[in-house]
Amino acid sequence: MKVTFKGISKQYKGKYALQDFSAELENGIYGLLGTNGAGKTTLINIFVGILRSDTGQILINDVDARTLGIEFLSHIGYLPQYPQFYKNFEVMEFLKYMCELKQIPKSQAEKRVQELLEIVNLSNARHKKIGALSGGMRQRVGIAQAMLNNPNILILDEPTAGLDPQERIRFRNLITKFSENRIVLLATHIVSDIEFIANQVILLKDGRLLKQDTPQALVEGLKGKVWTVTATEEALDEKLHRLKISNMMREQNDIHLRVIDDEQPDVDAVNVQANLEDVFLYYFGEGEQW
Ligand SMILES: Nc1ncnc2c1ncn2[C@@H]1O[C@H](COP(=O)(O)OP(=O)(O)OP(=O)(O)O)[C@@H](O)[C@H]1O
Repeated sequence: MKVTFKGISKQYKGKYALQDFSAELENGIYGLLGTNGAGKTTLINIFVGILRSDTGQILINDVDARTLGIEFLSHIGYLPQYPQFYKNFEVMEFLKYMCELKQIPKSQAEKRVQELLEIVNLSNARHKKIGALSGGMRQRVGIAQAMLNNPNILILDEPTAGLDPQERIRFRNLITKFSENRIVLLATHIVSDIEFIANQVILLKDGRLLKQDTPQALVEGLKGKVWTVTATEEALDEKLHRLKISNMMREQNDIHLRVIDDEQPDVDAVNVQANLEDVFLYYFGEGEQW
């Protein structure tokens, strides 16, 4: 499976929400990473056909998505940023209803729903009302409905918002499980959602593609730019104003600062191994105010 975005732009009132976005996706997990307002949802909404782009083209296996008509939808599974569920539906009832909307034949629907309930570990909750589920369980219903038609492209918009750490881990594992032989596009502003599961990261800033690369290569690109600096309480204010700081840890009278800087920020600054959080701060963290 291959998806090609070619020069996609979208403006609202003369301001670009997305500008000349081009990228190529093959099977694997793609983390679409950007701050709030970067254009992630705009890109996804254009992709799934909720929005029309002003310019550009999306190709599915080199064929213009617009010429595919209804066939296009058979390729797509989609979990929106704010999924609206019918709260009075029971889990299984809801999934069966979604099968009907997706025109999955009745003869297959029952089996498919059972299978997915098993995979997302909701078999025991199949007769629970959706309104009575925890956030994590509801997101699992969301991903199950997105997988009903066995799509080869799975699109998830901020899927872990509101989940607790354990639910996040479960959800990430589920995504990895579903990523075999598929394209998964996962939009988020939370680095840990994708740090260890994404094969590629797409950095989106102010509607523009900044970089597309593997997490390892992005981290490697920051080699020599991440430092630890130790400060006393008295020296802290000056450093907070001068430096781009990704973390602070107090240890007795010392405060250890993790600093992102192209140059050695202080004479006693020591280089440390970068991580994807540092990459995020390096590209998106300008103008931090302390
Ligand atoms: N319907 C709209 N009308 C006007 N401006 C819009 C509209 N939708 C989005 N925008 C603007 O387009 C830009 C990109 O928004 P978008 O929702 O795609 O960002 P995002 O990366 O998904 O952010 P978030 O994580 O906050 O949803 C923002 O500046 C936003 O204010």
